[in-house]
Amino acid sequence: MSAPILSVRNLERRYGARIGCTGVGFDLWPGEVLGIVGESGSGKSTLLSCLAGHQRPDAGTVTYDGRDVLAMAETERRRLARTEWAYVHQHARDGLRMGVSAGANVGERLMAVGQRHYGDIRAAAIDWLDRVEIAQDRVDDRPQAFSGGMQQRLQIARNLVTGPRLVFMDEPTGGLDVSVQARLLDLLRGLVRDMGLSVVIVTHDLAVVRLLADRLMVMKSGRVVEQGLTDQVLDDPQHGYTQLLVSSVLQV
Ligand SMILES: Nc1ncnc2c1ncn2[C@@H]1O[C@H](COP(=O)(O)OP(=O)(O)OP(=O)(O)O)[C@@H](O)[C@H]1O
Repeated sequence: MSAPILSVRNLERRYGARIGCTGVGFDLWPGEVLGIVGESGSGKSTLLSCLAGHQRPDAGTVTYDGRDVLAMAETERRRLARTEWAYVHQHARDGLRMGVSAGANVGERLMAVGQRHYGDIRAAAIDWLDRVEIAQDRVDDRPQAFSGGMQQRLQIARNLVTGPRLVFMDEPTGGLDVSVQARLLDLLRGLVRDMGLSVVIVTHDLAVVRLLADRLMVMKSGRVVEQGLTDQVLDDPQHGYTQLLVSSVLQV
């Protein structure tokens, strides 16, 4: 029996008197995708940034692979972020270096984990561009020259090239055209499956979690109101708020 890769208990983050999130708890198992949904302001981004160590929670515990993340030295957390974790931002420019080429964006992550052979790094970068459906002859172009969908695919390549175990995704398809979203989702689904990734994905889009997430957590006003298997929660929502979320999508 394997152990959870990520365990969260009673997590709370406040902004003064305002609740960012509170009382959040879940286990993420290896190879599992957990979707976090809720309306704007429900605490999804706050929770994700606390999990990834971008913000410090006021209470609770986060355990990664048996290790207490909140008790770690900053250098150790940064090492994990570089080697075993990945973070896909909603806006690709937050996760890319816009001033360097596509190849360098992917390759420098390999250098950060100790790879030194230029030829191998360039070959791996080209291979990853191919995997995210970016033509190889764009390897020396900067991300500015890419469309929004291409930038997002490049950000995904940059994040996955090192073979992380745990991936945080914040609205990875947000702000893209519907057809671009569909293609990106398809790509993500394939990569998650092929690489056996453990993923925490935040979105307000139920179609995204329907396609990607094994389990779902529904948040409202900083609290988890319902969690369970994705199909179960979406097909037979128990909480009034989840029923409202699901029915509002069906009406569109
Ligand atoms: N830096 C901040 N300072 C003060 N309050 C904040 C800050 N960030 C978030 N909040 C508050 O915390 C609550 C949760 O916000 P959060 O951004 O986590 O929600 P969200 O579900 O991610 O929303 P969205 O989908 O719009 O990003 C909200 O009431 C929000 O106003």
